[in-house]
Amino acid sequence: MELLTIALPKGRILEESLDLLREAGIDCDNINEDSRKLIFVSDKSNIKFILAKPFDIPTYVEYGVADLGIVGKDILLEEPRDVYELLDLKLGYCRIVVAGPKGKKEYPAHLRVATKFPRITEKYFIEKGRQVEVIKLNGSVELAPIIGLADKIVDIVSTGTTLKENNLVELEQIAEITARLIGNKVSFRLKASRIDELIKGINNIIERGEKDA
Ligand SMILES: Nc1ncnc2c1ncn2[C@@H]1O[C@H](COP(=O)(O)OP(=O)(O)OP(=O)(O)O)[C@@H](O)[C@H]1O
Ligand SMILES: O=P(O)(O)OC[C@H]1O[C@H](OP(=O)(O)OP(=O)(O)O)[C@H](O)[C@@H]1O
Repeated sequence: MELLTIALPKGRILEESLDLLREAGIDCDNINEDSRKLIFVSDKSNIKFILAKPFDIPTYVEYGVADLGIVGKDILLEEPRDVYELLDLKLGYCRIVVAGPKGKKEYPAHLRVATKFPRITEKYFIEKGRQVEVIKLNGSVELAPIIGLADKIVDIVSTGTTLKENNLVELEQIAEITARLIGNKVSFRLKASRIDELIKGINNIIERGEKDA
């Protein structure tokens, strides 16, 4: 059984990803989310797991230092990479939306939008034929309209709590997001049978979950 390297995203979707892998019979029991270690090896499955920042996962997979990776579709849309998108894992569900201050639903002629996702934002407004000035932020995007940096924001919404607590409302939905299994193009050929087997195992669990839902 040849060695597989899988890049997993630290943070929000790690636990759900590990649950899915475990259910599919992939041993990842020695991954300790609380430690500072970044590489874990399962001798049982002959898999090396790399824990990385979500935005870096496609980079590891494109360069082939990881054969496979798990990453949110938001990241694939924002920074397209030369990788195969192999499976919709149906986990980490959230949405990318345009939002703005409650009671100020109109859009000014010169529209300023703050976001962690400049590419998605520009593409969305260009496709709608609307002019936009995009301001890239790295987090706490909800601050921007409150303190007058931007008129609107484009951000991820999950429970809606962050918007609500900052007196913002959703105006338009841009995309629905779930996590994806991605693969390196060369590994996909060279390790075809191992990867294929792993995809089938995971897919069975996803389909079973959908049937039960
Ligand atoms: N409420 C949410 N906020 C952000 N991402 C979410 C949310 N719900 C699900 N996701 C998904 O989880 C993925 C990982 O999110 P996470 O917050 O861990 O990382 P990040 O925001 O990219 O990293 P960092 O917080 O280190 O900048 C996202 O790319 C997205 O697909
Ligand atoms: O709808 P909710 O459930 O409230 O989740 C949405 C919030 O979560 C994310 O922020 P994150 O916690 O990653 O912090 P950040 O603003 O620093 O990116 C996202 O950017 C929203 O701000």
